[in-house]
Amino acid sequence: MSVHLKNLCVFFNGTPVLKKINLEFKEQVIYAIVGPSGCGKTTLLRSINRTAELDRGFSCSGEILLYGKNIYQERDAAEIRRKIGIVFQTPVALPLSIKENVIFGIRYLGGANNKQLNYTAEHCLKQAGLWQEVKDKLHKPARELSGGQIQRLSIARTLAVNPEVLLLDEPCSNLDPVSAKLIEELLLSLSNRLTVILVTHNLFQARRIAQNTILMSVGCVVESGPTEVMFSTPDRQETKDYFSGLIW
Ligand SMILES: Nc1ncnc2c1ncn2[C@@H]1O[C@H](COP(=O)(O)OP(=O)(O)OP(=O)(O)O)[C@@H](O)[C@H]1O
Repeated sequence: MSVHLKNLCVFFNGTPVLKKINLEFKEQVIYAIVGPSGCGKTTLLRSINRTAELDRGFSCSGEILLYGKNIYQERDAAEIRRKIGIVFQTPVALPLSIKENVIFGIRYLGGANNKQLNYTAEHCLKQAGLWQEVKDKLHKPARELSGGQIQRLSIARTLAVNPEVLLLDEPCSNLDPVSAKLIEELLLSLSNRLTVILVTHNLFQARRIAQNTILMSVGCVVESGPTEVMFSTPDRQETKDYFSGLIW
């Protein structure tokens, strides 16, 4: 098991946002987290990679274990954020070239020479399925790319620092169906070696690519399990209602 949440509670200014979350995430599996707006999906992802703590008023209790080690007991939060990468809903192109966008994190960490930087840029752009489209314009500004290309570039940038877990917060919500399909195919291929945790409002997307699905509501996990079971024969009435579009 790569990530294990034990009784995780998160508060902002004392107000509970996540309540006693217990979840296990395994390697080489794609997990979809679904649930109504404001139920805490983004906060859950941001707690898992220690970016939520950057917000004023954040506090938490319980444990988040990465391969058995409590990440909140690690002094080096930046190292946790490297191991547990996150890709956000809005594609982000830094005001740099395409190549510099990919290697931004490695430059920040330091220690890599030019040959290693060039290799990583090419390797990660290939992994992100973007190499063929950009290989002749690596030094052009990344902002000239389309939204779908920038989202794959964001994924390449996250992969460049060699994460063990990949978190994605609605990565396709601003993309056209063709770009979204490319991202889904990319996640399927990355799940051969990573744990992938995907927040999505698109239930079709969850069903297409996630082996396991977690339904949240008001800061709690309603139910989790194999995606097909969650959609066809869930245990709880709330899950049935959510997936049939009856409530929320
Ligand atoms: N930095 C913060 N300070 C205070 N409250 C916050 C903060 N971040 C999130 N919240 C609150 O936590 C709750 C959960 O928000 P979160 O963004 O995690 O929900 P979500 O399920 O991802 O919603 P959506 O689907 O709309 O993106 C909301 O009530 C939100 O207002």
